[in-house]
Amino acid sequence: AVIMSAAPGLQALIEAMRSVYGEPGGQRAMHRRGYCAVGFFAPHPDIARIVDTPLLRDGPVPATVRFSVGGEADASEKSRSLRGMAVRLHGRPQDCDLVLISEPAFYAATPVSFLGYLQARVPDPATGRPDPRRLAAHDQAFPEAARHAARLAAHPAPASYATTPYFSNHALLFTDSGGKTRAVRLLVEPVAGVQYLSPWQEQRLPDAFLEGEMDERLLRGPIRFRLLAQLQGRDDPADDPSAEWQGAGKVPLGMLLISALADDDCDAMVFTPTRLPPGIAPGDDPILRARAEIYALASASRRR
Ligand code: HEM
Repeated sequence: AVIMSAAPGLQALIEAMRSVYGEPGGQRAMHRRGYCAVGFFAPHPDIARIVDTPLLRDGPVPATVRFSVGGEADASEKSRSLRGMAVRLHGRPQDCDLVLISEPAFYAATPVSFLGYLQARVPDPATGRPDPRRLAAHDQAFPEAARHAARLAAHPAPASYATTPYFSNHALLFTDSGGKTRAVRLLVEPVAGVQYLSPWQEQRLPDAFLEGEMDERLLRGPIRFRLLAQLQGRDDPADDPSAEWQGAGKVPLGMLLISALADDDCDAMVFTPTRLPPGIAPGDDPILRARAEIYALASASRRR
């Protein structure tokens, strides 16, 4: 039903993704390179004071976490591109997904901006590479894309999936135990600290090292992340994931622990950023709202 009702705009997005990142086959249209790990989320004892939902309140919840590399499927893991963290909290009766990236803001404010971003990256048949003039024209028309490129260029790639922060970019509406609703953004902070590749590592590491690095790291014990809610500051928009927030403080939500790599490849799992429990609602954000339908449409061919 979702596929039948998809607006032509969504089809154009899916086609643009294929033109830029190739036919997905049985894999993801974006963030293709990745793998799953397992662990659990342990809520902060006071979590209901910021968000009151049984799923997060009632003790540890098992979690599946997919780590991924954004951008081209064959890009080096040393490249200064996005890393993804997709979390499924296996609650009863329902699940909840958090779909996050390693930068505090997104490269598009609206689906139209996202489509333009992709279309500017379709390889020119003459050169096999994107046309630099089209890239520049897109950055001119949609300055959030240029701001994103500058953020990525400002630091080397994460040295590990365990040493980068992750961000929801979107605002979510949290309702607390007193019935008050606030806009927050999710932050995931690595307990190991933030660490990007050293110049030596940028030169010497193989192009694919992240999974092996995590495997080795897990031999020393679980990997831990702090989950926090960033409160909305006065000038922070709740409907624009391309804007960085100043914020008005952070509230701890709990701890996400990764204990092992998953046995299977989780290719059949579809993480959806609007799969949220009662007490958490998507804000009025055109990208977040579009993502639900886009992910359903884009994953239709790989679901088993
Ligand atoms: C209009 C905007 C966007 C479009 C069209 C889009 C599209 C997609 C698609 C088609 C997939 C593959 C889905 C699947 O097969 O399961 C994907 C994966 C992903 N996206 Fe987006 N995306 C958008 C915005 C965002 C934003 C704002 C974030 C984070 C802040 C994000 C983070 C991710 C991550 C982490 C994955 C990998 C999920 C996984 O491991 O299964 N995306 N995206």
